[in-house]
Amino acid sequence: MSALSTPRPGVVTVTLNAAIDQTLDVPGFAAGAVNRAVAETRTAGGKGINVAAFLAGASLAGGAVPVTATGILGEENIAVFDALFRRRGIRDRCLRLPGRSRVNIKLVDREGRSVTDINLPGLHVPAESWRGLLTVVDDLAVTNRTFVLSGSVPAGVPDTAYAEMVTALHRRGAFVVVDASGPPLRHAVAARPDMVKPNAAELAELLGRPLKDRAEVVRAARELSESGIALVVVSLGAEGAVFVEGGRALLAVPPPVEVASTVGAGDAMVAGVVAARLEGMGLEDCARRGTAFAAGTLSRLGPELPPSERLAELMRAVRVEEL
Ligand SMILES: Nc1ncnc2c1ncn2[C@@H]1O[C@H](COP(=O)(O)OP(=O)(O)O)[C@@H](O)[C@H]1O
Ligand SMILES: O=P(O)(O)OC[C@H]1O[C@](O)(COP(=O)(O)O)[C@@H](O)[C@@H]1O
Repeated sequence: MSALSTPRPGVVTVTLNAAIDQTLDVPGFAAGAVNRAVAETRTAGGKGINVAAFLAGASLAGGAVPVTATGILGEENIAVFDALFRRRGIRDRCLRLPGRSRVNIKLVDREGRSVTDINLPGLHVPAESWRGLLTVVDDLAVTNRTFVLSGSVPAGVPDTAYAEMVTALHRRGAFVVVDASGPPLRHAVAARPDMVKPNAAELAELLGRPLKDRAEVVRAARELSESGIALVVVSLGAEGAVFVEGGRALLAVPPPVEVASTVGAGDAMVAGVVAARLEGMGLEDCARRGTAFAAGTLSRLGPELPPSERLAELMRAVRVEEL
């Protein structure tokens, strides 16, 4: 086969706990009071599903990259995922279980500029399904080089799930990204993935100490990077994100944008950085691309990006500072 006809190695995202995001528009939302929603939207979600959707929707130099989604879906409310996969041309290698994928509630208060997430536990995964998924992931590693392991780990799946996958995927020579929290992140970090993207709270939990200010976040990110994780991205909500690689640390601050919902901004950031890496970009452009993807999805509900000209404009408008 000539180099030109060799298929571009693809990206696989793994979502153990997929979700349908139910966004409720609740002006002036107050906990402990009677609230009224003025609008409701349901979109396919779950961290890896979102990353797959953002990547499959992005235009990359050198042509589209094949994107495969695997993980676990409930077969009773599958339509929204099937529709997303079809619309974006995402290859579907998800396992189906009896029952329904969880519906996560996102309360958006545009007046108070707040988003309240209520994430449900999700399906119980039988041991044989979990083992079956490991086989699918291993099989996908024969033809794909980049793996994104994202989101919470449902009941029935061990907290070591991502750590096991990192080890198996490294044996196959894959580049592995982990975006998780709590014990699954702690175990995964011990297996040294190639990239992690905690937010500040997840990083503080991982290191077992509070991170009081940005300087402490940067120090903690450097520590994590020095422990053997090539690229550490710590997202800080509206303040931007810190990118650390090989002793270099950058802060990337998004330009002001209209915010419809912040749900999925972290997943968009992961997708943007992966897209940049697939194009061989260096740290600064990874930071710009990741931040542009994150800023680009804020004005939309669900895993949607603006057109590529707008993304290019956002990329240029990101402020990058050497730390
Ligand atoms: N309110 C906001 N205004 C501008 N940018 C934001 C806002 N919230 C998130 N972002 C962008 O999205 C990125 C990821 O968001 P963050 O909330 O930190 O992730 P996560 O949802 O994973 O906790 C941030 O680093 C930032 O670039
Ligand atoms: O698996 P978890 O940690 O419960 O998170 C699932 C939720 O996170 C999301 O993927 C959004 O994540 P981010 O806002 O961190 O990008 C939602 O689509 C989903 O409801």
